Amino acid sequence: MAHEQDAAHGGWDEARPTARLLLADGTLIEGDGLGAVGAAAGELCFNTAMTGYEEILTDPSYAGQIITFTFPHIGNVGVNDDDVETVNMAGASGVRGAVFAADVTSPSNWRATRDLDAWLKARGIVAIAGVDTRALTALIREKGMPNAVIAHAPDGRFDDAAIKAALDGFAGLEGQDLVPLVGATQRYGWDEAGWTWPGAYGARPEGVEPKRVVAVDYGLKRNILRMLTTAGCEVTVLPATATAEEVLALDPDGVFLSNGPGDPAATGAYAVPMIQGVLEKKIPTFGICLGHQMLALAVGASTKKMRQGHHGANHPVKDLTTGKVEITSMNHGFAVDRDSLPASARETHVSLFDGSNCGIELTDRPAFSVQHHPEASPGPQDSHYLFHRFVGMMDERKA
Ligand SMILES: NC(=O)CC[C@H](N)C(=O)O
Repeated sequence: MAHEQDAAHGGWDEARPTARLLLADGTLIEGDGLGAVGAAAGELCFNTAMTGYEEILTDPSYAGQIITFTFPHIGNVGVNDDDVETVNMAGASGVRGAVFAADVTSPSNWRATRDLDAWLKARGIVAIAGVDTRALTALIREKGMPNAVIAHAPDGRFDDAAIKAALDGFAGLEGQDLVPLVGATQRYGWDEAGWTWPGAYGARPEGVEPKRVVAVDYGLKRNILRMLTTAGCEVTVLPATATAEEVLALDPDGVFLSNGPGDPAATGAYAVPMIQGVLEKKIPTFGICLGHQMLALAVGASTKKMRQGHHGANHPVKDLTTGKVEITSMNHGFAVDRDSLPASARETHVSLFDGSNCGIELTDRPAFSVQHHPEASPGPQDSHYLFHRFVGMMDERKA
């Protein structure tokens, strides 16, 4: 985003940057502001996906975070209503801010309905462009994900006290339950009508007796609902605080535990008793990301904070059962500690980047979960088979 002085300076105007990124260690990065005006604090991570910035920016699991995009050209295809991954928060987003290398140019794509700058503004997301994102990513890899403040002042006059207060007021993600910010507040039924686009998922296969699935919403992504529906499920979504009694009252064939933001250990307080109640009844259970971490906590395992986390769409994961490697979509900053897994939980998937746990299945109950995102969006479709595994588990129980 060029500002007026650019022409006079023949390019990048260093005289008055309109955005700042201030890291907790005092590192100050300046650039061109776009999106919402003001200051926002969060944990700074990097995402290496080469496509799907709109899905990433609307993934509720990013609540409390600022995303550095390593792909340099963000915004080229604009934004549209179909690629929004947020189900519950019309007009808002969980993500606090975004960091781009190149300035955002006018969109060029037949699906675009809006340009990224106006869209970021409308969603309250502060962004900075013109940043050396390679150097920033190297810094995060070396030192871990820092707390940071991102600020945008169109006139280049920043309120230093407000920036400092925002940074001081952000305690980091550890110990934070952010599910109430993004999860459903009431029960709703998922209806695929209207959520399809040419060639996409969304319609339940014909002639298939639908499986009744209760999806517990910790910050559910829309494509998970599409994938469940396409696999033959009829989905009822319940808020994260639903009790086992409330879930079981719907007589589900299966229970799905969604992705979501924040520290899993802080969310376990209410999630764990519900999951334990469902497992006791041997209801087929499938969890993704935060849902995976919740299933692990429910059987007595623990989670830990990662240094740089996994955020991208090209993460190799090995399925230990088949030996196959799947390229996956990832977005997590906490991981299940494999050494804490009880004898009743078998590790099924591992990350080939750092060997961290990426999946478990219970040996005494029909339940499994993965750390990566089989629904992708954005990302490769290698892990779609997991939705069919869930349906197969429900079929088996019925038979
Ligand atoms: N995508 C997710 O569900 C993320 C889970 C959790 N908030 C983490 O960062 O590890």
